[in-house]
Order: sequence, then structure tokens, then C-alpha cells
Amino acid sequence: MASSTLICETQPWKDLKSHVEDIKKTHLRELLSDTDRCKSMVVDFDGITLDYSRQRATPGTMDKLYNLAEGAHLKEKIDRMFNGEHINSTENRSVLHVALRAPRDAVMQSDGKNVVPDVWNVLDKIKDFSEMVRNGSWVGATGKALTDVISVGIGGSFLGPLFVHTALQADPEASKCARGRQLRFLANVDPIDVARNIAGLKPETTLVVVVSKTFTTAETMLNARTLRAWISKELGQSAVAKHMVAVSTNLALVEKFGIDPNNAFAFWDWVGGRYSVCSAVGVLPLSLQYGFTVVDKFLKGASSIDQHFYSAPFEKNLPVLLGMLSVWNVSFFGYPARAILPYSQALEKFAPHIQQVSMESNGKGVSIDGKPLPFETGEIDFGEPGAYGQRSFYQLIHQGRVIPCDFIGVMKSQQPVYLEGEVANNHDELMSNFFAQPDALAYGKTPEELQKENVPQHLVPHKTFSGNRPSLSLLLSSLDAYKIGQLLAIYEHRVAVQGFIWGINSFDQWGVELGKSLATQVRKQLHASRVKGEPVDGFNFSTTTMLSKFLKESSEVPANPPTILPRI
Ligand SMILES: O=P(O)(O)OC[C@H]1O[C@H](O)[C@H](O)[C@@H](O)[C@@H]1O
Repeated sequence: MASSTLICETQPWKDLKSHVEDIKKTHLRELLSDTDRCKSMVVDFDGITLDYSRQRATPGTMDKLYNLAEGAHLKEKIDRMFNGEHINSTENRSVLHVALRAPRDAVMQSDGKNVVPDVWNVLDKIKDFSEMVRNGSWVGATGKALTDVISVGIGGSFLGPLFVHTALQADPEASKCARGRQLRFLANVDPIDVARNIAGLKPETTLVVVVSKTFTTAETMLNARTLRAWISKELGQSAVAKHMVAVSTNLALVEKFGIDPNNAFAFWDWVGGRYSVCSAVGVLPLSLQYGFTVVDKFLKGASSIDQHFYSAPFEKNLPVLLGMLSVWNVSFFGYPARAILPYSQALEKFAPHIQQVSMESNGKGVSIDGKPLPFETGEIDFGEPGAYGQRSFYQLIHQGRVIPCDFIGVMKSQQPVYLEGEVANNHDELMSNFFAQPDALAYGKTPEELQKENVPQHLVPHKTFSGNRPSLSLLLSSLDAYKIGQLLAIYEHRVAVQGFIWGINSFDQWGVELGKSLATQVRKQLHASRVKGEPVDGFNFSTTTMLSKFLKESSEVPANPPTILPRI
């Protein structure tokens, strides 16, 4: 539905621009006193409750947002995604991560081919392989079972799997399945990350999974070569076949690296890196750690949201509502950021994953047709588990900048604790904050209220809270593999909705390229200076000065060193 009209030139956008001026005159206190309005702003789906009554919006705003969705051809764009059309136009690819969690009998086409059987071939292969490793029928070079896995990858080949792993770690069913096993992630090319990852592990009981869509990412490939050296130094070159497997779309490069193609797990160019956690990228390491049954539940949770996103009317559609409200906050109120505040330690890696999903997708400067945008897209996503955040950046959120917040709570803790004689059990204590903070942000505290509380006059300005700070709350019935899959898919689709409304391509990432090519130039210079003593040349004054200083101060680095691996 590519149309060269920018969304900001349409009538629904203009209507919202004037409507926001009215809303700005209304305090959230007032909005929250309207019970019918609040009732209309609670939506339930499959164990998830969304309450968006603390958004600076009325039912009238929502109608105007639905008009905007229509003006942006949102439904057609969602359909085009599910139909496998090449909506990633700059890379001429379909965007079909929904096919990764589709049921076995579903049909989803990309380039005239049903991709679901390919997806299930890989899933079956992962199931078989992970079972063999877990039950000890696949052993390492010395005949020992492989109990530990290091997943090597960065960006989309790291953040999603890390989020899911962290979320599953304390889940009773998953943790039982993971007993005696370890899963670690090596992402940074910093040698310190290598040192930390291999600390306490032995090559003979370790399986390395190299995860890279392209199999060319400099950091990942150097880390993969480093772990290959770690294995072959101790067990010999031939051990690599038993101790290293790969996940990639580039199977030719996997083979060239020295990994047996039988031990490579494929995915496809219609899966974007940041949307790849449901492909072998996440499914392989997670199945090795937790078993395929647990991971299958995670996929089913994501699939439940895919169906909902595809078929639910907009007023009941969680990703659509969340996406539209984000557009409202960013494009009409001009709020630059969004705080993701899970009240569950299990979700501590959720915000870092969503940072990539959201900011790499929607941080764009031109429309999908290449027209410069006269408005900002994307938002700065950040977050920490609530209890941490409250003791660090909530001050700014309460009395400084206005930052719309997503509060994410869970009804039942994965690991309940009850202490005799306590007023509240530990999870209730945590959840007290989940319920209290949104109201504190919305209502604030007036000078009159403070005076009634006999607050000394000179402190009244400091203790006054303006309130009127928007948030929304997502309450999950539990946090098992299924719910984790749902949460992931809600945010993936929310980000897509935002991009569809703004009229951008949320599925490419050209902005990442420039930094990478400049790093290549620096890498060549470092090599030439260390090996041939060549002076720094071809950079600006600032970079030349800093590079020369770096080379001089680290001159003890040998030019042609033998393999040295870190030890801690
Ligand atoms: O999976 P890889 O090909 O190694 O790519 C890893 C990452 O590389 C770049 O940084 C891209 O911008 C990311 O989207 C991608 O996830």
C-alpha cells in the first residue's frame, strides 16, 4: 500500500494535531475520574490484561487514532506482512517471522512457496539434536556428555535468546528441565567477555553454537575463531566437529568456517535478525538448555498473539492499541522516550531486547518511499526491573522529564516466598509498587494536599508532583514459556504497527552500516601499524591523535603473537 503521501499530510493526522491541544488542557486526574472511560480502556486477551486508562486519551482520541490507522492502511499492511509480500522493500524481502511459530499445518507463502514445512524441518532437526545432546547420546571428543553451551552471536543473534533464557531460568518447569546444564552468551568482542564466558568451563564438556544470520559479523566471527582455538588447543582440531555447531542463513560460509553442514541449522532471509528469536537463533540454544517441549510452549505463546494481531478488531487488539498509543505519545505529545518497567526480575533482559527491536526498526529518517520525514519516528526505549528503577531513574520520571511508562506485572511469581508474620509476602511487596507507581505518576501531589499534611512551607515546592504523566499497565496471569512468547510477540507487532503508521520501513537497518565500514578502515590501520610500523594515515586530526596515542601506549602488544587465551 505504498503511497507517496506522507501520513502527516493526511486529514486524520491533522485532526489529531488539533485534538492533542484539547487533551493537553485535561489532567489525568480528571480523565481517571470517568469510570466509563476507564472501563473502555481495559482489554483482556488470553491471560493478559492491558489497562491504558492512564494514557492522556479519551474514547474520542481512540476513534481518531483508528481513523489514522485507516488512513495509514494499517490492516492492509498487516495482511501484506502475513501474506509474505516484500514489505522490506529496500532489501526486497518478505517479513515473515510469524511463520517461525505457525502451526505445522499452516500455510504461509514467501515468493510463491509455503515456508512452514521448511520451518518445521529445522524445528524437528533441533528437537532431535537437542535431545541427543541432553540425553548424552551426542558426546564430545573425549566421550563426555556436553552439559554446557556457549552461544556466540551479537545483536539479533543474542538479545532475544538472552531475554528468553533469563525469563525461563526461574520458571519451575523450565528450571527442572535445565538441571545440571549451563547456557552462556558470548556477544562482545571484548576479550573480557571471552574470559568470563569460558571461566569455569571445560572444552570437553562444552558445545559452542555460532549464531549469525550473515556469518560475516566481525565480532561474532572473531569470537567463534577464539572459541575454536580454545577447543582445538585442548582437544585437537578434529574435536571441532563434535563441539561446534552453527545457526545461519549462510550455510556456505558455515561450511567454509569448518563446521559440518549436517550440524548447521538454517533460517531464511525473510527473518530479520532482531525478529529471529523464534528461529533456530533462539530455539537451538534454548532447546539445548530447557528441552524442546518448553521451547515449543514459548513458540505457541508467540503464535497466539500472531493470530490475535491478525484477526482481532483494532479496539481489542493488544499490539495495535499499544502501537497506536506509542504513536500518539511520540508524534503528538512529542515525548521522546518510553520506559519499560517489568515488575519481575525474570524480565530483566526484556528492555535490552526491545531496545533493538524498537530502535533498530523505527529509528528512521525517511519514508518507505525514500522521502525525508518532517516528523520524528521511533522512541528511546530503556528500562530496568521496577524495583531497581525506582531507586535510580524514577525521580526523573516523577518530577523531571515526562516519559510514558509501560508497567509489566505478573500475577503469580515464578518463585513465591512467604515469611511467617510479614504484612505482605515478597511478591505482593513487589506488586504493591506495580500498582502504586502508575497512580503516583498520574495523580501527582498538589500543594494543597501537602499543606493538609502539614508539610513545612519551604518544602512544598519540592514535594509537589505535577502528575499527569502517562503510563499503561500489562498484567500477565503468570510467567511461563507460553506467556514469555506472548509478551515477545506483543512488542514485536507493536513496533511494526508504529512503523506502518509512520509509513517507514521497520525491517531494514542501513544506519548500522556506516560505523561498521569505518571500523574496517581502523582495523586495517591497527594491523599496518603494529606489523609494519606504518604511521597513522588518512584519518582526521582527532582520530589520528587518539589512534597514535593508543598504538604508542599499547606498544607491548606483539605484532605476530602465538595464540593466547584468557584465564580467570
Ligand atoms: O546475525 P548477524 O548477521 O551476525 O548480525 C548481527 C547484527 O548485526 C548488525 O548489527 C545488525 O544491525 C543487527 O540487526 C544484527 O542483529
